[in-house]
Amino acid sequence: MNRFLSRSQLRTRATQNAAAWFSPFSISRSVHSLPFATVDAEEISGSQPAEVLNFVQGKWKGASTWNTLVDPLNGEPFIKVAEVDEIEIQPFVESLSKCPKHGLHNPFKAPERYLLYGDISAKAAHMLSLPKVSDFFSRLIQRVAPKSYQQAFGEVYVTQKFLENFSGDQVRFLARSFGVPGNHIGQQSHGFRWPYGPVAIITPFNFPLEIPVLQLMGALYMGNKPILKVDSKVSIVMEQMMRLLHYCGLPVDDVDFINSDGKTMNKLLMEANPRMTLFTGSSRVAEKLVGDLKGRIKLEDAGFDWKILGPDVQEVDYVAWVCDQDAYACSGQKCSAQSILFMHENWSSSSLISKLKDLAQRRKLEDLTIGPVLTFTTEAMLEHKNKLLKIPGSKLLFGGEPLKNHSIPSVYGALKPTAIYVPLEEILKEGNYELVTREIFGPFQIVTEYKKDQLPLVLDALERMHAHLTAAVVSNDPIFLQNVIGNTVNGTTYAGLRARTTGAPQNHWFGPAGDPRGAGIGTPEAIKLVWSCHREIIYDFGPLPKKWEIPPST
Ligand SMILES: N[C@@H](CCC=O)C(=O)O
Repeated sequence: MNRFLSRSQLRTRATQNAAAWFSPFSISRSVHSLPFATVDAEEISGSQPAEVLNFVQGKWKGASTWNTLVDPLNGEPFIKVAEVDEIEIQPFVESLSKCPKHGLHNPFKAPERYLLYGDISAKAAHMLSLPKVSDFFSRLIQRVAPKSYQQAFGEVYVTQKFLENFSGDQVRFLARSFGVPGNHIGQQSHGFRWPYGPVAIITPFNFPLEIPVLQLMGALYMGNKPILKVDSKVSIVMEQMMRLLHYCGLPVDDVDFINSDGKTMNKLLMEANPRMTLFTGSSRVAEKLVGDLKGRIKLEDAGFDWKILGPDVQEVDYVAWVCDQDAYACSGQKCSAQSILFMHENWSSSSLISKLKDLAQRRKLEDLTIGPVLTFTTEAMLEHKNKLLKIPGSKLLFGGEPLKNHSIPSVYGALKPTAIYVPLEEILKEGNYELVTREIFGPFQIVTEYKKDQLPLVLDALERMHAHLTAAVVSNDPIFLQNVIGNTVNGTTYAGLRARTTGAPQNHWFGPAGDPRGAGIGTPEAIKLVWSCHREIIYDFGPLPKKWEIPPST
């Protein structure tokens, strides 16, 4: 996530770009008063709780139930989310059902909306480039999904760049068609990108802004009408972003926004019958939805993401730093986080692990370079550690203890950055494989070593994994890279000395491979694949050949 630029460099660049590109758009009012926002990120507290609403049929709405969220840093109730229950879903069902299968726009219907979305994107990108606005979203993200300022700002920056990418004519270019000459005069086939119409987007807690905005805008660009549900723990961020998008011209009937529990959302999906649902989240929920929605779904689910260090040892400081970022930034709560490190034996004799340990130990709660884990308790992570340490030859490399001196509520986890060594031969054993490759969505990684003739065993371990999201092959040896890349499938794979598993910006396709249901996020290809289908129109005007006669039956 733009870890390679400092926050001030990023800000300076963003501001320069904005100034150069968008000077005619009025900025002064928004800089000083954030005309779209209804909360102040810094002031949300037990005594001044924020409220999160739903948006349906063009209006903000409450609900009969308020779900109170506790501040992940001190346990104080600080946000109230209006959660729609099962008897309140009707307006959402109606709203979605109003959208026909051919969508709100398509190449033959309301094409001016492609330009409209180019304009909305340009304005929203500009807003996010304003330091006051980007700071507002970065701080708001930090309040609900505690991560360092730079990591939170990275989300805002990726979102801004994505919106810039789809400014001007770029939305209509997404719907570019092609033609192929036919068999006779007057015949030509044309391929078009067609929307699905009513669609649903369900997104998780870990990227409260980046994932929902990129998917939501992609859905809209291609002509769909989405209902968006973000994990209630963090939905305040997207609630405020919806307000920003309305301020930038998003038509109020184009998107509905709902807060609810999973059961209610499931009922809504069954009744409203969206033509496509994009789900980003756990494999368990993903598999259930695949059945319920009869396969009309695309998934960006879990990843037990791996990194292999090849035989060529170089730039140990740099590689250790990337390993620390990949495994522990955002407290390991990225779907791209490094879950296992396969080290060639040449690296074992280097200072890599001791450097990695030093870097991991620099992380501190004060600046949120380590922080609360929102889906695993401390006990659950310690229990997992203890099970792993029962495997013969395994050992704790560092961490493995609860964080100290904090007020993180016990419903959440608080663990020091942890690495556990497990011998490769043990990982591969039937009884251990599942345990070792269980994804812990926290600051937790497995480290192992392979000897120079053991690469096939590593490849076997990778082949047996069930999710294939990100991967890194750290080597500048082309034969080694070829071998590993040619024998694996991960959708977003970084290759070369600087390879990483996390930090995909908007210009890298991000998504799993090896699964026909796999979704992507960020790039034009991802948008087209996820949010549109192919429609072929075959023009066949004639004229008929002179003296045509009815042929015999066939
Ligand atoms: N850009 C983020 C992932 C966003 C998920 O869809 C990363 O690379 O970790």
